[in-house]
Amino acid sequence: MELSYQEKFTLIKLSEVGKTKFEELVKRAGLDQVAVMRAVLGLQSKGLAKLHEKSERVVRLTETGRKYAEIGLPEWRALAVLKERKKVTLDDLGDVLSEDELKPIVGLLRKEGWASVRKEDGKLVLEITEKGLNAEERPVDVALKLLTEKGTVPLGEIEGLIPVKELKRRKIAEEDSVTERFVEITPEGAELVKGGIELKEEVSNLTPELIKSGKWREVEFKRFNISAPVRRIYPGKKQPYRAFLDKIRRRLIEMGFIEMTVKSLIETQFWNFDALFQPQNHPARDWTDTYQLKYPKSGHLPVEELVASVKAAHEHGGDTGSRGWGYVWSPERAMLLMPRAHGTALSGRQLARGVEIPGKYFTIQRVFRPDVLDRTHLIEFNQVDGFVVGEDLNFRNLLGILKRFAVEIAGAKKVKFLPDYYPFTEPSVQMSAYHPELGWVEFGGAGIFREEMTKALRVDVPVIAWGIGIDRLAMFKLGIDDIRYLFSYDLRWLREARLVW
Ligand SMILES: N[C@@H](Cc1ccccc1)C(=O)O
Repeated sequence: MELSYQEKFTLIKLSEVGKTKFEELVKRAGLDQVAVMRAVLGLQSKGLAKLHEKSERVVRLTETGRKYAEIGLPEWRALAVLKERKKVTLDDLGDVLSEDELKPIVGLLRKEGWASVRKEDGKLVLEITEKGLNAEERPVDVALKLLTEKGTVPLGEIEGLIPVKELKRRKIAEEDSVTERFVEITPEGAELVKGGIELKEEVSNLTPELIKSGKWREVEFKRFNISAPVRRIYPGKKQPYRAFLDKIRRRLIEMGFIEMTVKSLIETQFWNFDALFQPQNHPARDWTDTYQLKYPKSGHLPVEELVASVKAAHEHGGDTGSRGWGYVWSPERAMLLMPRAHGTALSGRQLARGVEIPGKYFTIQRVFRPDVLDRTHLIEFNQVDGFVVGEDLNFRNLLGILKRFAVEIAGAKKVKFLPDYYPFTEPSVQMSAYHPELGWVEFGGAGIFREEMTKALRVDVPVIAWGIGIDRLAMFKLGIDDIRYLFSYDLRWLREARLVW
């Protein structure tokens, strides 16, 4: 039979007395109460000891009782005055008795036969009797003394002196019940101790000293009870949405994508729109509403050569064979600053800077667009944008990659593509994924960048590109149906949100 060190120790201590109050055993063992209780329960489950509980009716001294014990019962205080003056009025007793005590005092003294009562000039007068002069200790005095000494006394013991209801009526004491615990060794337990128990200190930490000295060979290691219930602990961890984004970044890097980064959240219209062949006169630059910066209003344009080729593409198609948009392109307009409205701005920057061919690029960007907040819309959200560039890429490759993203990264079960329009892609698609509660949720756009865009940025091979509203996919993965929850302070959610992957 496996016994812990404390169980063995407690059993040995218990065997010295056989049966004892639990508190006594605690004292004997010199351990703390919780440890002894755990040991006793352990011993009990192994049939080596028994824990009994006995409830007992007791009488307990009240606050009033304690006061009487100190200053004397009212009848004794009154008698002291009577002894001194022989004859007193009720007013005379006011010095030694409270108002509450004064009311019943006449009855009390009379009942004891300690005083006689008369009316003189319409006033009550008390006169001490023979019995009063020789007054002796009564049962109530004995009971009070006993209670004062012990605090609580078994009901039976008090009843042997005086009916408890008497004490209760005088508010000296009250009834209560207490539970006493006894521990008793069983014959099996006694047997085991007789046979000899080897008491080895248990070690719960393996230290370098134990290893070096070789002492680990001698000591006993404490066993862990891995099924014991424990308190829940909440270790620090990444905010769930942050963790999700970090995982996506890792996935993409593992897939061979190069990350495009930029420090600022602010962009010139040139990179947000113009470099992507989005015409300046386009109403509201239609596919999305955007914010504008009030101060500073304008930023800088890139090198002249690049500006010139973008301008040419807009005005007459440059050398692409396209006729362009056919208007006069304004550099001032292109310099205006705005909070970045889509991650695609970074794709444009990267193409202009130069890319590996074949190559794969991505970025995770915070973007800003006016919208009405609801469970699927935020005005500030995150996009994963990316593109793949290579000689023989086609539209099918694009759809394949997108589907893989939605299914693998976001855990969407079903994905569908619909034709769409973006000024910078041709053809263009829109992607939706199926959410069990929200139904079909649009999560991004994609397409093949138009030559008017890529050629102006001096890339002469096909570029397939996409922009994904990653927050919406995060909803799928984290199992939430309100996008605002991604940024919630709700501690319960933060603690218990699903771990992704
Ligand atoms: N930038 C587009 C998505 C997109 C990216 C790349 C190509 C096509 C579309 C948007 O934010 O909605």
